[in-house]
Amino acid sequence: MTMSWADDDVADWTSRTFRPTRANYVPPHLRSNNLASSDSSSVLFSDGSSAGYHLKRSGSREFGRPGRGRWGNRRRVAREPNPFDVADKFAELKVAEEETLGNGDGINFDAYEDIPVDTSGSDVPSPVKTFAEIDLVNVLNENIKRCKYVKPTPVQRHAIPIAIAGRDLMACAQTGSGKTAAFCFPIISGIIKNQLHKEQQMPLRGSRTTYPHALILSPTRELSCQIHDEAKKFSYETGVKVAVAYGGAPINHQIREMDRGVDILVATPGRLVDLIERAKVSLRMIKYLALDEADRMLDMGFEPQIRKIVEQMDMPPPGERQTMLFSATFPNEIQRLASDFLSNYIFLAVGRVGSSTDLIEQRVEFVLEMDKRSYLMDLLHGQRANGIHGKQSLTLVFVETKRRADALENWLSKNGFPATAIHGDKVQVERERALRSFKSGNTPIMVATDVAARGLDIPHVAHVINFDLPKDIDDYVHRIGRTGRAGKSGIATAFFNEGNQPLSKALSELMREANQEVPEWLTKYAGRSLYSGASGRGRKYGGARFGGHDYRREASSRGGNYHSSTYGTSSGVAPASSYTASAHGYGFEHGPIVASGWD
Ligand SMILES: Nc1ncnc2c1ncn2[C@@H]1O[C@H](COP(=O)(O)OP(=O)(O)OP(=O)(O)O)[C@@H](O)[C@H]1O
Repeated sequence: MTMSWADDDVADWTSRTFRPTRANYVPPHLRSNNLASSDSSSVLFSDGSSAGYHLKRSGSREFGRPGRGRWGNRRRVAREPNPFDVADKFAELKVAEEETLGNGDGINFDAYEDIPVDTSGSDVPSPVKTFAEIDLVNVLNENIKRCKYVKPTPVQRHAIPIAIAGRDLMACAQTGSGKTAAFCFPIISGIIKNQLHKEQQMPLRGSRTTYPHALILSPTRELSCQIHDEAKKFSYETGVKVAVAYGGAPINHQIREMDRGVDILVATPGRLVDLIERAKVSLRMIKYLALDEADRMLDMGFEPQIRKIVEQMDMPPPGERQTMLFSATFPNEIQRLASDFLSNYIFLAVGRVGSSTDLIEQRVEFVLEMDKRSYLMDLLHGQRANGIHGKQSLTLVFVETKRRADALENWLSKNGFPATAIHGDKVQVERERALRSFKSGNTPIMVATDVAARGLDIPHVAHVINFDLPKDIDDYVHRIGRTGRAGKSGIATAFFNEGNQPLSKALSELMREANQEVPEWLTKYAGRSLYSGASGRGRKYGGARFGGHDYRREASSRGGNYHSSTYGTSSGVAPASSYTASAHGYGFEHGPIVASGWD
């Protein structure tokens, strides 16, 4: 395809306007706070060579606050009886009292206040403003305080009351907005309230099969470990036993863990099936099922396995168990498919479905394939020249293939930038080593495939670089979501060239929706795009993606009885909303879904 206008225009425009000079590059997370006082600043390059970074609501943003409370760096040990006993982890924590929130200390909740919230379904429980309003058990409330979670995030305000009321839920909320706690708290609270952790294991123990009450599935090993760590923290001194099972690690160790009894099992699908087939785990007593990154779990790569686990392995059916699906993205065709697993569920969208948070400043640079390495070098030199390189400032670089990940890692290391790489061809020990080395700042650059795109909550990731853009816009949303988390700002830079043309429309729409400045040349590409948006999964954009809502609405326009509520702000009080059409029986076809480039 010839694109005469683009070849000249784009290259020229790019080199003139976007190429940063080396010395002056200042990622936003490390700019001094006084920059935040101007309302609309072009601050990426202090010489102004890259204009267009408007710090919206900049006064309310938080820049590079070190030492926020997380256990992300925690070294995993086989048995850690007291996760709160780790003095150096407490040292990392800063006490965030309620009155200081929004003032630069603690999580910056102001950043989330104007996010529209959309709920639909029958008898939607009202949202809350504080954790105290929710009927959580005391011991869990204590742990929430230990975690310095002073206020619930918007998704937690809405999702936790829904889940505590026993309702099935499909929840969509932006990356880094606290979805993990939104499904963990109701599960832990429910197990304790119903005394499930005290009763069930005893009579069944002799069988050497464990009968967890809750199953949390996630697509990657690292994410399962992370959820396990979180759930253990939240369950501290509750008596609720949490275990993790994932592939690539010795199964015998995991079997021994199962033998000790498990209330909440966090797992990747493959290893779980293995454990079930060995009769080490039975799903017969499952009361709670949560799918994190649910759209990924139900796309073509995983769906058969998930269906097998949920429908053919003794798990109680929808209605008897409570099912919660969470993700930052939820394409319509996956919503349809997911409804097979749900009963009379509530749909919750905090922000538009599949949108990215405007805490992330998105830049797109036109970079020819052959220039990518030198352009990356420019960026990294710029960061280093400004003293921005190391433990407090991690850079995550996404590439399309495992081979490219290894090659780029080697090249960066040889050129004086300590880097590591993570991808699906590495053995698990190497993957964990890479992640540890990155988190600790020993190698402040990590080159990754999409295996690291979802869910990972790594403190201090300040810059995500899409060295190769993904084919699917939702993958882009998840990738850039590794920065700009929990109210902190971050930056995402994408290298775009003709090969990414199919993504141009969806990308420019996404950026515009997140109040980002869209380069003129990208708008031109988008205008010429044959696609309404790129999707490796055969998805059509326009209607589905930016409709940003419960797919059942479309069905209702064909005759269902459907009501929904939209809140202008997340702090609004919920009127009851109702949905009375069946989630099942619409006869939807699942359509062609092509697996994306997952490891
Ligand atoms: N109420 C809260 N107060 C303070 N911090 C919170 C609160 N809830 C969650 N966090 C922190 O916010 C960070 C992001 O949370 P989490 O990893 O659950 O996001 P997520 O929505 O699941 O993101 P992703 O879509 O990328 O998976 C975590 O470090 C978590 O500890």
